[in-house]
Order: sequence, then C-alpha cells, then structure tokens
Amino acid sequence: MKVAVLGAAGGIGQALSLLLKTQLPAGSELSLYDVAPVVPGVAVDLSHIPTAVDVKGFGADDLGAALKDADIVIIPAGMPRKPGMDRADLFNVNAGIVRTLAEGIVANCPNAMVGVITNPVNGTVPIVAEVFKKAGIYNEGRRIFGVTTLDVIRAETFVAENQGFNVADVKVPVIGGHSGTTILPLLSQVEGANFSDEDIAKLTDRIQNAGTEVVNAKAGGGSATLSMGAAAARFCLSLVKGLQGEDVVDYAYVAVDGGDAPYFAHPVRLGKNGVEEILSYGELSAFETKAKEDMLATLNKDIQEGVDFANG
Ligand SMILES: NC(=O)C1=CN([C@@H]2O[C@H](COP(=O)(O)OP(=O)(O)OC[C@H]3O[C@@H](n4cnc5c(N)ncnc54)[C@H](O)[C@@H]3O)[C@@H](O)[C@H]2O)C=CC1
Ligand SMILES: O=C([O-])CC(=O)C(=O)O
Repeated sequence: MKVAVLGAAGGIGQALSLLLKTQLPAGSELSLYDVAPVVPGVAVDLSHIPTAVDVKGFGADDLGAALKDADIVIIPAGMPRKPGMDRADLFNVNAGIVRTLAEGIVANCPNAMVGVITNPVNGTVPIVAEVFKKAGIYNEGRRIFGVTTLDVIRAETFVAENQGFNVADVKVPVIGGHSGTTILPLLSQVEGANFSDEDIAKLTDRIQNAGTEVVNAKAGGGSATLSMGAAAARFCLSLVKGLQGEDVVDYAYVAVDGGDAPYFAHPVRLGKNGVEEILSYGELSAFETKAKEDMLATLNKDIQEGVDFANG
C-alpha cells in the first residue's frame, strides 16, 4: 500500500503523517510531498520511529516521484484561514494548488483514491473531479472524496459531552458540505439521545462553527491541524480497509447523481473501487429538513465556483 500526503510539511500534513507512520499496515510506503524545503527533514524525522512503514520525502520538483503508483493520495496542501475569513476566501489561492496536484495524480497514479482536505472543500472536490473528467479517468467520481471526518468527530465529541455518553460509543451522521450551514449533523439519528430543542439548535450551531472556534482560539496562527490530522488518519484507514477488501462504511463528500446537490456528504460503502455504494442518510427531522433546504443554494454556488474554475 502506497499512501502519498501532499502538503505533508504543514500543520495537518505533519500530524497526519505521524499517525500514518504508526498506523498504516506493515509494509506500507508513506510518500511525503511539499513545496516547503523542510519536507525531507520531516521524512527523516518520522523514519526514526520503529514501525514497518517506509517513509520518503519529496520536494517541490518531485511531485511525479512522490505520486508514482500511489494507492491513496491525501491532500492537505494550501493556505489555512485566519480570524475574520470564511473558508470561501481561500478559494483564489487554493484552487490552483489543488488543480496542479490533481493533474499530477492523473499523470502518475490515475487509479488512486484521493482524499481532499484543502479548503474550501465544497469547491476543491469539484476541481479534482473536472480534472479527472478531462483526462477520461473520472469513473463517476468513485475515487474522489472530500474529507468531512472532522465534522463527524467533532459531532461525536460534542454530543457525548452533552448527553454524558462514552464518546467511543457515539455515532453522529453528518451530511451536506464542509462550511458553515452546509455542515448538517443529523442529531435526530443519534441512538439513545434525548435532546431538547435548545440542545439541538446549540449543538448544530457549534458543530457548524467548530472550525471558526479553533481559528479564533489560534488567534492568527492557523486553523485546526491536530484534530484534522486525527480525522484524516481515520478516513485514510477506512480507505485502506476498503482497498484490502473489508466492508467499511464512512462519511465523505462525494459526487451524487440525482442527489440533493452534485456533491453531498453521505454515508458510503467503501471498497476496492472506492465508493461501491452511496447509502441513504435516512429520515430527517423537520429541523434538519429545513436546514438542508436552506443551505442548498450556498452549497450549489460553492460547487459551481469549483466547476467554473476548472473549466475556465
Ligand atoms: N477539510 C477539513 O476539514 C479541513 C481543512 N483544512 C484545510 O487544510 C489546508 C491546510 O491546512 P494547514 O495544514 O493548517 O496549513 P499549513 O499552512 O500548516 O500547511 C499547508 C502546507 O501546504 C504546503 N503547500 C502549499 N502549496 C503547495 C503545493 N502546491 N504543493 C504541495 N504543498 C503545498 C505548504 O508548504 C504547507 O506546508 C487549508 O486549506 C485548511 O483550510 C483545515 C482543517 C480542516
Ligand atoms: O475552519 C477552517 O478553516 C478549517 C476547517 O475546515 C475546519 O476546522 O473545519
């Protein structure tokens, strides 16, 4: 199994790479790419951890070698938010980075599973999809995933706190996109929970704005990196299990034919071909139905921005 992390020297990239060095199956290769000159050092540093995962670092000019025949590519390359910014404000800088990296994937590992972390995820995932379409390797977008696992782990954490549950046992579906109101936790589906209307309003708002909570707390020093590293490792390991033939269901922002929007986070069954099946997210409460209807215009606009950029 070869896993490439693009943007591996950054805050998310380093946390994720550390977790992958310690959690990937024995015999895996971990390929770390970044334009920052520190990346070979990050690889040397990680290589001293005694696990059977081989780590190599690749600098700015070595994207092809970093990606060659990768099975999984995770992309946290690009600029994070500062206080006062929305994720959408990152589009102008990050769209071009994601397009270049997607072109590298087409050229070097066209069959890889691709997990996109770079914001704004609502628009960067369509960019990768358009690049794949142009190259004739799109395959209904089955290998392209916007990583929304951070929304899921935050929802688990906050719901467990609110309900006094053991966090290890809590499951919270989160659908939609990955910014503000487009993030839609389905609290009505949390087993055994008893929420007041006020709890639902407050928890939904906190899950939707948890990224901003971190951005403000870091006071100009970036956005979530450690929790995102943990989330990305969890999602990457789901992809690994799918590739190894295990039956695994996880949430991700994927292309959906005839769905609520062209891209929408759903529960998906993962396998050797990527998305084997897009599963229904089930029944919504009246509160969730309204929240979904209200956010679709924003989500569709974010998606269109990505499509237009890639085709412009
Ligand atoms: N999907 C999600 O839930 C989340 C997404 N993010 C997003 O992840 C991205 C990265 O965040 P951080 O790691 O905190 O940022 P960071 O600034 O710490 O790291 C970004 C890294 O990307 C590298 N980079 C820039 N251009 C590149 C290129 N063309 N090729 C390869 N590497 C390149 C930089 O050199 C840097 O090492 C941001 O866009 C952020 O908004 C952050 C948190 C959660
Ligand atoms: O809020 C941000 O800019 C980073 C992010 O996507 C998150 O933490 O969910």
